[in-house]
Amino acid sequence: MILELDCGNSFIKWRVLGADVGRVVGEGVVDSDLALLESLRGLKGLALKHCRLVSVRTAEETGALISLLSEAFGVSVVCATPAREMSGVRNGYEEFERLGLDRWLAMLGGFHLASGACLVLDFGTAVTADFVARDGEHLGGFICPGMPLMRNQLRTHTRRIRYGDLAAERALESLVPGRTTVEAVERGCLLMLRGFVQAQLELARSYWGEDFAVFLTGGDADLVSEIVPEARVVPDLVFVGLAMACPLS
Ligand SMILES: Nc1ncnc2c1ncn2[C@@H]1O[C@H](COP(=O)(O)OP(=O)(O)O)[C@@H](O)[C@H]1O
Ligand SMILES: CC(C)(COP(=O)(O)O)[C@@H](O)C(=O)NCCC(=O)O
Ligand SMILES: [K+]
Repeated sequence: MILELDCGNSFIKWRVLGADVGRVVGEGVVDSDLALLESLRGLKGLALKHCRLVSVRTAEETGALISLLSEAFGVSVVCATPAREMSGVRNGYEEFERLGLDRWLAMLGGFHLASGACLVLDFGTAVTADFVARDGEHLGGFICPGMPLMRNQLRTHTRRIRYGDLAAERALESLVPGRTTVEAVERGCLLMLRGFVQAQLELARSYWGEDFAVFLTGGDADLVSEIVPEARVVPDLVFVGLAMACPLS
């Protein structure tokens, strides 16, 4: 069995692939290393042989997780590392090693699935957009705060914006102007997110006309999917790229 991990700034996304290639035998989203161990220990018949991982966390945090995993399950862990070029995609950053590895893997996955130009949008703690041309050239991208960061900035830098998670979820059932604080904030932030998406689509059209694929991934992808009906929502896009960057055996 193969354990795959995507360590983002807020959550660790994990899944276990069965011995017969590709079948997912368990998956989840956890907010700490210990919660990950607990989830894995709860899997019946777990027999990990390999582990591959991508992390945008510090080397210390990632190292600590790797130690925990090797102690708990005796697996050796392979980490995705930066590359100038891979699977036909050329990293467009001036310093390629500075591009977030989650972005890089999502691009590898997207370009592979599209076999052509693609716009990859990832909605996590931060929101990222990356442009990959038909020839695999990464043109660069954009980073802005995601929903968790936008709402937390408002909560922490104002004195009267306070509300709970349940109210936040309910507030997004409609997008008419808010009549409560929670509605006004949640809807305002979502409209900012959607505005960002529209801007990316316009840019992609200016480069490629209609000849490109759009991929949506990350925990908040569903918040924008309805405004991009042509997009493919691929929650495991980073894992698609991870398998390409870290083939086993
Ligand atoms: N099952 C889920 N577990 C955790 N967060 C989720 C889930 N579904 C959606 N989300 C939302 O996804 C966002 C985090 O996305 P994610 O891609 O995990 O971020 P990151 O990679 O930065 O850790 C949060 O705003 C959270 O509310
Ligand atoms: C942009 C990110 C913070 C996104 O992380 P996430 O929201 O997925 O946790 C991450 O890809 C990162 O730390 N990148 C390094 C900076 C860069 O890509 O330029
Ligand atoms: K991520």
